[in-house]
Amino acid sequence: MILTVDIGNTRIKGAVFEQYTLVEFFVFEVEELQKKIENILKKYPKLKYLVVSSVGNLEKAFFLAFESRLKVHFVTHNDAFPFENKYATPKTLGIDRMVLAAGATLQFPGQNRLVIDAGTCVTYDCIDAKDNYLGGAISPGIRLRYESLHNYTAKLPLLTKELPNDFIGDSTVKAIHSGVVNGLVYEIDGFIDEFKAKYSKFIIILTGGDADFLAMRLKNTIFANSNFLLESLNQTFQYTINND
Ligand SMILES: Nc1ncnc2c1ncn2[C@@H]1O[C@H](COP(=O)(O)OP(=O)(O)O)[C@@H](O)[C@H]1O
Ligand SMILES: CC(C)(COP(=O)(O)O)[C@@H](O)C(=O)NCCC(=O)O
Ligand SMILES: [K+]
Repeated sequence: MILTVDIGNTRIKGAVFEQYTLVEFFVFEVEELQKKIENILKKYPKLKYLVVSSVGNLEKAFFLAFESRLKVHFVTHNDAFPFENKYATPKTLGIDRMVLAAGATLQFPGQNRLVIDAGTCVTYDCIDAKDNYLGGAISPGIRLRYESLHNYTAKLPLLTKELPNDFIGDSTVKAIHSGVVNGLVYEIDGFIDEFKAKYSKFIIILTGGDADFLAMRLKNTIFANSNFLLESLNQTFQYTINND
């Protein structure tokens, strides 16, 4: 059994896997992370590995405390990945994006893949059918867009996300919801259209905290799976130990 932990810039997520099956999913607050992991280790005595991917503020040292109980693996750029990395600055590529790309490569062989992760940031990652990681794009996520409008203006209120019922917002509140949500939907559909025009056999995966919220609004058909990063972390780790 494997416990995977994904430290993003907004939330820390985790999941227990038995082989390729997700057994239980968790969301952690930083302050309770230590205690909660201890409880998970007690609940699942069969856990043999703790696998961590982090683009957030928690470093490897935090997890070393668990090494007396199980093997701890902190994913780094030096791990074995199943794709050829063509990013011009491979060492600055986010570990989460590498794990997503690895998951897409392993799960959808022989296809052109576009992975969209709607989290703190929205990241776009392209892996071609020959398993070359090409790069993609980074833009602000939904919450970041709402917060920026509020933080960098005098008059705009801070709103929580809401699906707009029209692209024409006839009030400040509706105009903000339309700008943030429709704006992001148009952006994502635009990237997908470009990708589809360039490649024939392809798969598009949408994940992240806003995946389900956005999926119903997209005009393109995509594969929405909010657990794709944790599943990819599990899969990539299986790949790493088999290729060591
Ligand atoms: N409980 C929650 N707390 C914060 N953000 C949430 C929550 N549920 C959904 N979200 C949405 O998820 C996004 C963050 O996604 P997430 O995948 O957790 O980010 P990250 O992986 O960067 O930490 C935010 O834009 C927000 O709209
Ligand atoms: C782009 C990101 C901030 C996304 O983080 P997230 O939204 O998943 O919290 C992260 O992947 C990162 O720090 N990347 C480094 C820059 C790069 O990927 O080129
Ligand atoms: K992201």
